[in-house]
Amino acid sequence: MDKKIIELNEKLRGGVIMDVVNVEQAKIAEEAGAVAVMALERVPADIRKDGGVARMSDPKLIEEILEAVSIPVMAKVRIGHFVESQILEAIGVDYIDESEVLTPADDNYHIDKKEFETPFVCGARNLGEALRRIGEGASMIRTKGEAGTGNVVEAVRHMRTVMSQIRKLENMPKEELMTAAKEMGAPYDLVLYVAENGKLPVVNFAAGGIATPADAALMMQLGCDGVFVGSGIFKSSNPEKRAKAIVEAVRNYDDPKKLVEISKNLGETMVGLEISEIAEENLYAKRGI
Ligand SMILES: O=C(CO)[C@H](O)[C@H](O)COP(=O)(O)O
Repeated sequence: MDKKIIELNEKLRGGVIMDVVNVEQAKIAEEAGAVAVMALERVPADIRKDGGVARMSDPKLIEEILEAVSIPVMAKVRIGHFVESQILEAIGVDYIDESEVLTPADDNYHIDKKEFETPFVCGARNLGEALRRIGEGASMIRTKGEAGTGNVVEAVRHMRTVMSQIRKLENMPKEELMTAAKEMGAPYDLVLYVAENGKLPVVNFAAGGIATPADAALMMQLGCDGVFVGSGIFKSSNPEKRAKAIVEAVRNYDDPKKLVEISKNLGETMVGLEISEIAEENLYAKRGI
């Protein structure tokens, strides 16, 4: 991986990346201590509520956000939409998210991310999916969770799945790794890397449904390198306060006494959704596997 991308990933490690839909939210995120912002047209809870096709944001809005904040700016493209990616690269964003939260543009193929100089982040529910995305050139993985639900259960499921699959590979005799790669649908060289190093070759953030400081700390204790939060902040009653609290919770994720203070008086948490109440075709995590 390019040295500049490795340095950027190290700056992001241990931090919170916040979804924002306008300059005002981007400033709230920066002020709260976010390590980066993710520009998108609507937060996932609104995409879920409004329906319709969700696309890359208006380039003008992304340029305004780039102007307004000094932290890295990421922006989302639809799965397989390499032209939206060309546009984001031309704008000069710091990271491109090929995201299942937007409506997929291609049912079968992800973007060939190696064609781009801008680094990509992609979602994954399990290790095979993560290694396929890295094989295509992703520089960062985020476990998908179920975005826009305010329900952390899928984020937990996906992080536990990835971590336990990593542990399994670490303990596997070398002669079994090719079959493991075949079964996971993952490139053998990346399976070998995980078996030898006990981790992914890129940073792995948690995303989708994180709504409270405790949720963020939970994901950190489960082994992620940082978190993405969108709806959980901007669909709560006090985004400024909650954004700061989630940043503090990630910094102090293993200190329950500090988490007590951090979690107090934050106002109303976003109303969450039971995953079983969502129709199968509306589950974002199932897109682009
Ligand atoms: O793909 C993403 C990362 O930017 C999502 O927007 C993220 O998962 C946010 O989800 P939520 O709104 O549930 O916090």
